[in-house]
Amino acid sequence: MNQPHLTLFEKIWRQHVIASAGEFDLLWVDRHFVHEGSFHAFDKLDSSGRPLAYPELTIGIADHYVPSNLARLNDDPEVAGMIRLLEDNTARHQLTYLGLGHGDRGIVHVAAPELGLTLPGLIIVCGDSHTTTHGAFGALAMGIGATEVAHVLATQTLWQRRPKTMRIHVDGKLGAGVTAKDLALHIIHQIGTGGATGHAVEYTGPAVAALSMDARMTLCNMTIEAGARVGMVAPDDTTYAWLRDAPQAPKAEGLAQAERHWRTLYSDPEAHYDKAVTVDASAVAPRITWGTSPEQSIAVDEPFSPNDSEATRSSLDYMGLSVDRPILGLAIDQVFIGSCTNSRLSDLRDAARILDGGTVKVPTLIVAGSNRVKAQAEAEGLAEIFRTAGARWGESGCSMCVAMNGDSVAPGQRCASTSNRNFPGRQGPGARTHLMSPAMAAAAALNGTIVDVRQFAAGANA
Ligand SMILES: CC(C)[C@H](C(=O)O)[C@@H](O)C(=O)O
Ligand code: SF4
Repeated sequence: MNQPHLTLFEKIWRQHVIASAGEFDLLWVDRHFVHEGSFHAFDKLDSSGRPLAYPELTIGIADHYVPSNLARLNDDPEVAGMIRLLEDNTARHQLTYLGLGHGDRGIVHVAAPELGLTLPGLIIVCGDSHTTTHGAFGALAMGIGATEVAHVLATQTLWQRRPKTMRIHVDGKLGAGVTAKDLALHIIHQIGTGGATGHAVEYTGPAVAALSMDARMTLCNMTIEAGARVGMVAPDDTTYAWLRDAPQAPKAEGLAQAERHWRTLYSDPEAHYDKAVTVDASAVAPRITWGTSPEQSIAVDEPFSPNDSEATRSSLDYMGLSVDRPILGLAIDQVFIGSCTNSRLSDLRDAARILDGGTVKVPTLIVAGSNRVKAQAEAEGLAEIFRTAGARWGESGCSMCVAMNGDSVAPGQRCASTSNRNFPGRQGPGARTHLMSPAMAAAAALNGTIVDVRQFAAGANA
């Protein structure tokens, strides 16, 4: 009998189906991450009197509420209380917990991959929409809601409607100074924030194959901003090389055996996707958002002429902008370099290259994605470059990306940010967010205005 032609997504999905009912499948969940926001699910589980089905498959990590200055933890009882709640819930159920002070702690989407907890072919879930990040390893990873978190805790399974499949093929090569963040913003601009809704996205093509693991994570991370709950890249030699150094990934014979399986995880050449889009990497420039949706972005060297619509007008109004005010040269009030999109070592190196020897003109907060990244950044002198430039170097966590830990942007203030969401109030009530890459944010910090990092870097090095 002929084997069907399957996509990467379909292969992994099929390997995890336990039962089916109509459009829904019951899936086995290999790994489950919980953060402070998961307390509703623990409450639900506890009130049902059930134990956790497989406590060894759930890992708790504190990230959203971790203050950037740990010494000030108790300044805000709500922040401290949320972390304590996670600590109590994970302790009561005897789960592995990466809490404050743990060297492996970090934003779940940064810490888990670097520890080797994220592996190709696994189904990974977390009550967090940016779980798409883990798809960079060829895992099928998705964000789930609180009721689903409780279901996974109780059963280690999950009912899901089978999504459609979508391929985003990126041809060509990214230019100098152009990053995965710019590519992600370019794609979201091209297909819209609803462009991938209901689909599991697979990124393919030479420009994707050329990306580092850090860059693939940035790209998959932003997939949710185009509406898809899954974004993945087939594992390849770049993935395997990365996993060889990950402390909790399989080792020795276990690794060889795992790798044999991982090498079967690719989309068959004749596999069918329900939707396909092609993107030209050479047309991507450094991008910045000007509005209150991640699709409202422009290339930094493009004239600002958004279409005249109600959505444009309300975004411009909130952002304190007008069509005749160019984005290039726009004064900013502060800078945030961090978040699960852009706080890995390579992101910090990008920022440090720009900041080295300079002085920031506006308050700048730089937050590593994990304590491992933080330690490495300190060891290789990046933190010193940041401090010397006048930036604040914070404790790892979500921080100003979502402003739950007390780090927020004041009303009306304009922030150049490497995070992923720019809706009204995201970084604090009335805050105005411009999303961009770490290098662009660093260049903005030195200039106090939005600049094209490519010209800026050329000038700085001259
Ligand atoms: C708080 C959490 C549930 C939320 C998410 O689901 O993504 C947050 O991480 C975000 O980025 O908005
Ligand atoms: S860094 Fe931001 S986007 Fe990522 S998980 Fe934390 S709050 Fe969500």
